[in-house]
Amino acid sequence: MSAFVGKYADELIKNAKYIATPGKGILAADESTGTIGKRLASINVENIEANRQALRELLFTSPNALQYLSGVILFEETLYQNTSDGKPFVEVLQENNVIPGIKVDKGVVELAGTNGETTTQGFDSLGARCQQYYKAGARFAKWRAVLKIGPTEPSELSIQQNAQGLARYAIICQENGLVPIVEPEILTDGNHDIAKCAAVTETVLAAVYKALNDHHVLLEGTLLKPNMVTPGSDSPKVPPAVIAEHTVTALRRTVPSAVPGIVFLSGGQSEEEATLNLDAMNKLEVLKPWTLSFSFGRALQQSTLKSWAGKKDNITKAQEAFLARCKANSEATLGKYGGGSGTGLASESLFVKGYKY
Ligand SMILES: O=P(O)(O)OC[C@H]1O[C@](O)(COP(=O)(O)O)[C@@H](O)[C@@H]1O
Repeated sequence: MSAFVGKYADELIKNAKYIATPGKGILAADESTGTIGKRLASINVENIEANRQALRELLFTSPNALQYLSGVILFEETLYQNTSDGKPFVEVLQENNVIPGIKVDKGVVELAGTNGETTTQGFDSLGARCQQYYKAGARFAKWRAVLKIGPTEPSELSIQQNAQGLARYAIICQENGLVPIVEPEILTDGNHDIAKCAAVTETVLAAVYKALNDHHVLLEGTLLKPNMVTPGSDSPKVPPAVIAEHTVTALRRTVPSAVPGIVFLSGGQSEEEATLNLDAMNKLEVLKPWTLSFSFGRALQQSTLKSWAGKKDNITKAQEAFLARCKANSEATLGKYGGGSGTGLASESLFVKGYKY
């Protein structure tokens, strides 16, 4: 059976291609209320709607930063919020040629009988929610599946359940006009080496693309959001060139060239680390049929958050930090990042062991 060709096919292809424009990437500002609470707690700011709105306004109205972005992923609350002047965030983004996106998953639950492996929830009324989000201006969506590396993990059950879930989510999005970002995140927790992460990443991605094909997903109208291939968090670090080599090899072996763009998550890497790794991949001289870009949450926001610290007087300084990260990552999508942008804050590791989002 061939891929899905509904009324949205051309639009899906156009939007996915635009999001994958070299030189641009995605800001993941879709932290759910619980996750944003942890980020705000780190700067002693209360997790109330006014503060969540203030942080998002700071990001979306940051002077000159949006030229480096093609998309912003929003949480449902943010999709319907306005600036303090009453302008919808969606309009602010659209006016700057940034496509609004929406997180549609509802978090993870444990798979019974496994060692803490999970599957992602959110299928209830997913089609109807996608229709509403489309009406509100969203043109792409995100759904995060989480897998882990352990002595017997990821299990076949977890690989299959998460691949099926991502594929089912993807086709529901496409039926309703949203480009699905397919995110199978393999966590960095563990003491495994980079070769183990590479092998698991290949197995997981191969299963994901088999499932997407089985569900008739139009690959040209999708994006992939994977982890970078790295050693486990309890193993010695390796240079960006080694991460680049392993990551690009795993992707070349598994991701069809019909997919326009691969937008990495940052997964607890420091801002500078994530940028240098992306840059190293784009410097590699091998055939890469897709754009390699970013969809960073923490690695785009950490120094901004710290600089802001919830104070109005710090907004300009915080926006400068955000601009520095956006520009650095834009250069990294072109393999033209020289390194060393931003402040010392950009090198702080963001990894938290056994982190639950
Ligand atoms: O549990 P939540 O709230 O969905 O948050 C998960 C976060 O992980 C991401 O998928 C990736 O973020 P990082 O780049 O910080 O790893 C974000 O899009 C999202 O904000």
